[in-house]
Amino acid sequence: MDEVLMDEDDDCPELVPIAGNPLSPGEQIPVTIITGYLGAGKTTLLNYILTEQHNKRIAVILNEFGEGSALEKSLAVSQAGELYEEWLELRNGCLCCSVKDNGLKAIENLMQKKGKFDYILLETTGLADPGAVASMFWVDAELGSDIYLDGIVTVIDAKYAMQHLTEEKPEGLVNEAARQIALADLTIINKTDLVNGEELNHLRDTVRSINGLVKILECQKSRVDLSQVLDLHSFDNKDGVNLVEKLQLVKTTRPHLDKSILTVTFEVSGSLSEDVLNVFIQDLLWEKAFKNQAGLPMIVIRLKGIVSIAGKAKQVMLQGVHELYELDETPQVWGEEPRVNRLVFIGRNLDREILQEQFILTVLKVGDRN
Ligand SMILES: Nc1nc2c(ncn2[C@@H]2O[C@H](COP(=O)(O)OP(=O)(O)OP(=O)(O)O)[C@@H](O)[C@H]2O)c(=O)[nH]1
Ligand SMILES: [Zn+2]
Repeated sequence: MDEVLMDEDDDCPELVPIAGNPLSPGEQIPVTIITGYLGAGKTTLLNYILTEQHNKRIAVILNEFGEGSALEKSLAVSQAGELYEEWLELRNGCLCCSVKDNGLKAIENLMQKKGKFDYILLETTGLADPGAVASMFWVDAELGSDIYLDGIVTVIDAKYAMQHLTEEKPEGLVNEAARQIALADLTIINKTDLVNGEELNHLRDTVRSINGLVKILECQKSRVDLSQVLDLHSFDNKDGVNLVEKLQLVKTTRPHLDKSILTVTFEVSGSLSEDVLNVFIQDLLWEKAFKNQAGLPMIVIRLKGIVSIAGKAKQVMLQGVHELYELDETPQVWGEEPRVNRLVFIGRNLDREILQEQFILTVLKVGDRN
C-alpha cells in the first residue's frame, strides 16, 4: 500500500505540498499573460505597469520563451523601480515542459529568497500561442498551485494589425495574430497615433468579429487604465461580474476576413447531465467531431458559458482554452425563471446552427432519462 502511494507521488509531484510554502491558501498570485504580435507594444505595457504600480511587488517574466536556441532565460522581479534578476535554465525550447519544471520552481525559489510578490506578468514572444502558456498556469491552479491565471491581454498594433491578420497562412494553420485575439480576455489597440479614425474603426470591427467576448481598449504608448488590465479574474468567477449578463450581450459574429476566426453563441433552455455535457465538449474539443456545412471540422480556440446541470442549484461556468476545459460551480443560484444554458465559442469553421443542434441533442438525451 505504501509503495503504491509513493509511486503515485512520483508521478504527480505537483500534488505534494511544497515545504516552507510562504503562502497560505487563498493567497494565490495572479499571472497575467501579455501577448501580441511583434512590436505591438508589449514591453512598453510592461514598463508602464512597473512604473505605475508602486504598491505591488511585481515579478516579470520577460523571456522570449519558445525560441529553441536560447538556453538561459531570466526572470526579473521589480520592486520600487529596482530590478532583481534570476536566471532560469531551460532544458529545451518548449515552454510547456520547461516552465512547468523550471519556471514555477524558479518563481517559488525567488519568493523564498526575496519574499513573496503580489503579481506576475508574463510577456510572450510575438509569434507565441498564448493558449499554450495559459493552459500551463491554468492546470497548475487546479492542482493547488500558488499561482493562478488571471487573464490574457493581447496588445494590438493599430497600424500593422490588419496586415498581420490578413496574411495568408498555409492550409490548416491559424493566423497567429488572429489566434492571439481569439484567446484574449482584453485587447489593447495600441499606437492609435499612427492611424486615422476610419482605419481604427475598421480594426475595432475586425477584432470584434473575431472575438465577440473581448473587451477592447485603445491607447498610445500602451498607457491604459491598469484597473482594466490587472485582476481581471477571467478564469474564475471572483470578479463580481455577472457572467450570464455578460454572455447575453455577446452576438454571433460575421467573419470580416476570409477563413477567419469568429464567435458563435446560442442559448438553450433546460438542464443537462454533467456526463453528457462532457461528451459533447470532448467531441467538440478533442475529437473535432462536428463539421460545418463545407465538411470542415469545427476548431474551438476559446469557449465560455454558463450551463445548468440537473440537480445543481447553482450555475456552472464552462471555460475552455484549446483542448483544455473546466466546469466550475459559481456562487450564483438559479432563480425562479426557467434555466437557460448560454454558450460562446470562438474558433474556425464554426456553424452556429449545427453546434446548437448538437447541443440540443445532448440536452434532450438527458430529458429522456428524467
Ligand atoms: N508611434 C507609436 N509607437 C509606439 C507606441 N507604443 C509603442 N511604440 C513603439 O513601438 C516599438 C515596439 O514596442 P515594444 O513595446 O518593444 O513592442 P513589443 O510588443 O514588446 O515588441 P517585441 O517584444 O519585439 O515583439 C517601440 O519602439 C515603441 O517605442 C505608440 O503608441 N505609438
Ligand atoms: Zn517586447
